[in-house]
Amino acid sequence: MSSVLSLSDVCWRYEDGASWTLAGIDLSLTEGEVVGLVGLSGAGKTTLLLAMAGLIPANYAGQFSGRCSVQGELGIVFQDPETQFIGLTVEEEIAFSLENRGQDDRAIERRIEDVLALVGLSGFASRSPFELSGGEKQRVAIASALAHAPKLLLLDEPTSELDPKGAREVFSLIRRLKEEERMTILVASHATEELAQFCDRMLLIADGAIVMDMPADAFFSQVASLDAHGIHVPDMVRLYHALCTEGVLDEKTTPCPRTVEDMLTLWQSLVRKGEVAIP
Ligand SMILES: Nc1ncnc2c1ncn2[C@@H]1O[C@H](COP(=O)(O)OP(=O)(O)OP(=O)(O)O)[C@@H](O)[C@H]1O
Repeated sequence: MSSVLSLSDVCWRYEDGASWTLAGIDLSLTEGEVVGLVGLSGAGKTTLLLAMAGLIPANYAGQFSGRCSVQGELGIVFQDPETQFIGLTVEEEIAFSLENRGQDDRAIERRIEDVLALVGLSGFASRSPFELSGGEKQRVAIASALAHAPKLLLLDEPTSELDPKGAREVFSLIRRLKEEERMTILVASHATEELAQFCDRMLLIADGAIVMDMPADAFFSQVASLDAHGIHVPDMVRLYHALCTEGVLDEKTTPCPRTVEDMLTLWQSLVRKGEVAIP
């Protein structure tokens, strides 16, 4: 699998910042992987995504150093989708990024239909993006980012301003983009319960440095490190590790379930095998 993005020793300091907001980031993203980025507020997640998207001016001497290269285009979606909207209708909103690339009207129309179907918003083309629910707005923003078929999609806390229903819509869209479109996605989020369910790889950023970078299973097994960094450990992961400590489950033979459904399946199989008894 080929690399779609690589950062090498990237450092960035805001003009009025006393310290480095990004302090020597080395990172490579591989085609097809879905990566979760977690870290406390102010750790540098948004700044890292801006650097990846080339939105941090790399020519500012004294503020930027290192190398960042992206193979192909990328799409980025921010926390508050409304700040990105410029169209009066959903259709205009999505068309904007395509018109700027000089595509003809028929191709643009087809692409709009395709991306709206992809994000589950067929029939929304003539609606105002400002009058949609939070989850729908975020899906329109994702559709706009996907319109020009980017190789990499960056999502910056895409559910932090949404109610549980809107958040579920966005997370299930991310899963669909992973499973059906095989997209390469990086999601910065505090929602570790959901990230644990679909991410292949996890990154933890603290004080501008990547301090953990590993497959999601290994990442979530580091309960003590996650606790020490103030990262929420998903309930199923915590339950699994408590059961391992109690000797009910064996870490060597039983992989950690990431969802309630997976835990239920594991539990039912243990009951069937007589390894645990329900009193
Ligand atoms: N435009 C700016 N000018 C100066 N400092 C900034 C600017 N934007 C961010 N910072 C500072 O850079 C640091 C990292 O901020 P960043 O927004 O990247 O963190 P984050 O991990 O995304 O936080 P959150 O989870 O709250 O969104 C913080 O200390 C923040 O105050």
